[in-house]
Amino acid sequence: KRQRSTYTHTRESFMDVYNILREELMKDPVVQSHPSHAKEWFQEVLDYNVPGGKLNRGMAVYDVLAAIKGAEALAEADVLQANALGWCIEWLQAFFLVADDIMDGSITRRGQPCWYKQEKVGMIACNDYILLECCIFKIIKQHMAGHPGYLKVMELFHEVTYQTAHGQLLDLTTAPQGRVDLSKYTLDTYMRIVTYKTAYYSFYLPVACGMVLAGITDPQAYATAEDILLDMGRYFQIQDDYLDCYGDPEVIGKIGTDIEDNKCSWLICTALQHASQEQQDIIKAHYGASDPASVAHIKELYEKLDLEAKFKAYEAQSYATLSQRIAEQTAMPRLVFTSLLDKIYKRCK
Ligand SMILES: O=C(O)c1ccc2cccc(-c3cccc4ccccc34)c2n1
Repeated sequence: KRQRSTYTHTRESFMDVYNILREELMKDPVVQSHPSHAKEWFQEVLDYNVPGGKLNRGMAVYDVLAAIKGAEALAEADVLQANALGWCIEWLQAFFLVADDIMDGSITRRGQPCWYKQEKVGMIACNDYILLECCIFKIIKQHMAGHPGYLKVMELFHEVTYQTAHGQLLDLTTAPQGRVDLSKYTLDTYMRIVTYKTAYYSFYLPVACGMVLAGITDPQAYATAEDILLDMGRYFQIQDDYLDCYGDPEVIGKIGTDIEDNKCSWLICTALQHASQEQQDIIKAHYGASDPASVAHIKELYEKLDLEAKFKAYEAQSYATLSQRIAEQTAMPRLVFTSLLDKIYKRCK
């Protein structure tokens, strides 16, 4: 009797689902009736921008659904639907990254030139990121039609897109390119930027997708999940800011440039909160300047303010609070939250 292949959730099997979704999108009548150069362009927009990240957000949906069901692995019928929603999160991220790279004037993304930096692309990328967003709702229609959670998933992706765009609005108006008004760099504003720009789509969205597929409808369950996951997302980004300055470039795979880039990071906001007037003058003179001497002055100031210890204290406090909130909540199996927390806590990259 032929051995039924059981599904194992790996990057490879997740990538198999990307190929299914891409073929479905290419089969769309509008795309099919395009002249070949336009068909090829659309396919390249997808292949260049959607896969290529770590795929953790997209792959998390399957794990959440399995954890809620208390199953080691999902039934065949659930696998494609869970991974299709997971890919919608990767499409959403691709949409934001193509757009953000234009707004930020970035050069490279995921180790290759940003899409808009391609000779043939330029501002056509503005139309391409719109197409990337539209794919999300094509995929949802294809894989969620008939599911009781179809409307909830539709609302979820619209809501998270709205929240993420507000996070980008806040980031762009707080830290505009060039010299910044450091008085805007407060921890409160920083926390709002991180919550709306990163935490909602990176942490709340994968879990909420898994909850919808598991048939959870209780609004309180979503509120509890949101509360815990936004805290986890803020912790993840603060860690990211810390690693940008104190991480090992070999391990992280890139050299941090937040200081040169004027980034509104947890480090600079915390430094400003504790800096004397004289130290604030040093920050004004050297933050956002790309010459190594300026970067050295800022890092020296970070040492004096003992930001590493402040981060470690925040990290310990954050982990303790999150662990307690996860233990106390009864909305979902703890594994839903602990599997994510264990992946990000004390990470080095
Ligand atoms: O850019 C990425 O995806 C990335 C980069 C670095 C990381 C370091 C540790 C853990 C994750 C990670 C693992 C699993 C699920 C996740 C969900 C949301 C965010 C991060 C997740 C991670 N993710």
